[in-house]
Amino acid sequence: MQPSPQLPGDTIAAIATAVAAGAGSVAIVRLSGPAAETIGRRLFLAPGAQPWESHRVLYGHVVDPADGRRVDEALLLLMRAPRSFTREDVVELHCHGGLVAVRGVLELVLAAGARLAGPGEFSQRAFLNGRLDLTRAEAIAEMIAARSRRAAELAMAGIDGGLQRRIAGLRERLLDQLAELEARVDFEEDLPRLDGAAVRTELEVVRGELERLVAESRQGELLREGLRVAIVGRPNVGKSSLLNLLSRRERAIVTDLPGTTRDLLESDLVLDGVPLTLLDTAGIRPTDDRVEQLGIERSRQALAGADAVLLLFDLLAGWTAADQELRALVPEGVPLLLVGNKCDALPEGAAAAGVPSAPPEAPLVRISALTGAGRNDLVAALLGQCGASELQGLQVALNGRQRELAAAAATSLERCLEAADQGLPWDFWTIDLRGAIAGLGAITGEEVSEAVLERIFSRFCIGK
Ligand SMILES: Nc1nc2c(c(=O)[nH]1)N(C=O)[C@@H](CNc1ccc(C(=O)N[C@@H](CCC(=O)O)C(=O)O)cc1)CN2
Ligand SMILES: Nc1nc2c(ncn2[C@@H]2O[C@H](COP(=O)(O)OP(=O)(O)OP(=O)(O)O)[C@@H](O)[C@H]2O)c(=O)[nH]1
Ligand SMILES: [Mg+2]
Repeated sequence: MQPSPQLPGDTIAAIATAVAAGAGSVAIVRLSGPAAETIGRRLFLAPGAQPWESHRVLYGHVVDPADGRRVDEALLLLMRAPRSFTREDVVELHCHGGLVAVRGVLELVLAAGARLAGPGEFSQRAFLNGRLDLTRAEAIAEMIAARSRRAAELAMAGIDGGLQRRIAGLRERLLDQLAELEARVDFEEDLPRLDGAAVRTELEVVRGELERLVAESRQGELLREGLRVAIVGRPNVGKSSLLNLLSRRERAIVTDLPGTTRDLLESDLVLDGVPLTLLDTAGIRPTDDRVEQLGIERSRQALAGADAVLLLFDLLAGWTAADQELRALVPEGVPLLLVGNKCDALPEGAAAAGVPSAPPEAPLVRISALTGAGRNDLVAALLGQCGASELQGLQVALNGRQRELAAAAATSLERCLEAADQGLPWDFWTIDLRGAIAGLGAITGEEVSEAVLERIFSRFCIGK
């Protein structure tokens, strides 16, 4: 079913709970719009004299109005405008969680006059009706997508308005300065002399704050998107053993035969709050085996596309020319860690052959994937290499859209300050100042086009 284009005033409906997993114990069909209550009353039979009051739950059955057949036993929650998530009339049907059952209820709701909601359309209505600003709406989508507790905490701070307040505060300060400047443009002679230095200082401060937000956004990106980390190395060095150690389960097959892993294997995990997709790869070596060749080709692709690389080698064999060749395959600028494995098998105090004490351009950690020795050092070094070790104090973090706008606003302020330095008249300052103000308004949604809104909300899931 394709959602039709948005008509203001129509009533939308969707399954609000997860549909991919198949069966949950309860699933919710959500309706929003002026016909929500009417449709609810047509499809829902509440026994006895239960009153249809806002914010009260009714017990009863969803029935097919065509033949009176009971489709599901359910609860109905009515939230009348404006005390609802969308500020429209909202009805929720809390049904049994089987996908077939809940789809049956949704179909009845659509047949009774509701339209299937597009992705993010409930949140879009909440935004358009002034219940949420854009940063809060985006934080809700982030909460749903969060893959670690730390990511969820950051999203919750956004839902609470942490980012909105920061940005709105900066925008207010710029608006104050703009008002001062514009008054001078219009009524120069009637007003006291403007203190150009004070305006300048204020703009400097705001620009500095924006630049800090832009710099910190990288950390938030790590939390939201996670890292793809490829474990690569020659056959038999212990790559699959390391994947198993970090995943804390027997995810990959481990044997003493070189060439055990033939295909890419992914494992999702969280290390110190950072969501991570770990890739176990086929050991790279020259081979005539057709299947192994294909696997090695995938290893090379994983290496080329990773956010970070763990290059594993065997401490017993030492750092070899073949390891050095693999080192050369790691693309420039990708965080890299050299991981010497099997330290448990190295005789006490023995130095591994050929292992440089301070390998060029990449830190080295020694571990045993067998005993787990060095695991914590490895995690700390990996997160450190990726710039993910300072996440604790993170309160707000711009997403990609917000970062672009903030960076552009900082650049506008920069130009504004240049105009000031050159002693240009006030009205030269105000052009760029207005640009910066508009950019910050676009972050919170105060000044944003319909096309941009459509693009943002279309990335949300259906029913949100
Ligand atoms: N069943 C259910 N659970 C849910 C939601 C929902 O829509 N339905 N939510 C949906 O995201 C989240 C909770 N967020 C919500 C935010 C605001 C309002 C709301 O009705 N706000 C009104 C009235 C507040 C009041 O009565 O004082 C408002 O702010 O005007 C409801 C849920 C998560 N859990
Ligand atoms: N002593 C010792 N043996 C290890 C360690 N890690 C792995 N091994 C052994 O080394 C052998 C190869 O381990 P794997 O994890 O399968 O190695 P791999 O790099 O995935 O190998 P391929 O998939 O063939 O490329 C197995 O016999 C492991 O038990 C370690 O830290 N210490
Ligand atoms: Mg393997």
